[in-house]
Amino acid sequence: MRQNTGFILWLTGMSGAGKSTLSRALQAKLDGVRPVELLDGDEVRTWLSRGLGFSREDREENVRRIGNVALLLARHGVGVIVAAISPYRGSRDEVRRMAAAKGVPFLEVFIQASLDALIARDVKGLYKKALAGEIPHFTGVSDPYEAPESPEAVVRSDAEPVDAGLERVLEMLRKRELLPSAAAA
Ligand SMILES: Nc1ncnc2c1ncn2[C@@H]1O[C@H](COP(=O)(O)OS(=O)(=O)O)[C@@H](OP(=O)(O)O)[C@H]1O
Ligand SMILES: Nc1ncnc2c1ncn2[C@@H]1O[C@H](COP(=O)(O)OP(=O)(O)O)[C@@H](O)[C@H]1O
Repeated sequence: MRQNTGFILWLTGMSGAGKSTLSRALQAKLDGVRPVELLDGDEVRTWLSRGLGFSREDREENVRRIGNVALLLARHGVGVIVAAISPYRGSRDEVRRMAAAKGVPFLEVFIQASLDALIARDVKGLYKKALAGEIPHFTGVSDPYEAPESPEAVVRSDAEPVDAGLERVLEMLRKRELLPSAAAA
């Protein structure tokens, strides 16, 4: 197993799609099995990206900062899970290129759910506000989300239970020998 190989597992998707839920479940599975760290957009915005807003420029800067920290960690053998909307394909591809240049595996996971499902779910009540015009530039409502064109994995959080998506991502890591085959079953 390439247990000394770090990687970046990049979860992208709209607000409420299930990035945090899946990333925490993944972290729990990997913890104690291999070095792992989680960078969640919501949380990163309280320190590394404090002060950044949601303009295209600020989102791109946020993704660039997260990507750089993820790469630093991954180069030292950490399996880094990123959970960030990261709505622009170009920004995600930029991190992918940076990772490739350093020989770090970059695995993009699209956490997909229909806008209708997200509005019905509305975990944080943000869609209600965004639809009422109270949150400008809200992803999927009044701001773009560019879906990945060829992600390494897709999780349909509106059509499959958390455990199914979790297992698919774990299996992808096992196949790439980034997780031992017996672990995290
Ligand atoms: N305008 C707008 N659009 C989208 N999301 C918004 C917005 N304003 C605040 N929020 C909250 O910020 C969280 C997303 O932060 P990210 O750092 O992941 O966003 S980004 O990658 O820079 O686009 C996001 O968290 P998640 O719901 O966990 O995705 C929201 O809670
Ligand atoms: N298959 C699934 N994968 C992930 N989350 C799911 C799934 N099905 C339902 N959910 C629910 O959707 C919500 C997603 O919220 P969250 O993980 O905070 O999303 P995000 O981090 O993308 O904003 C949670 O309440 C979670 O329980």
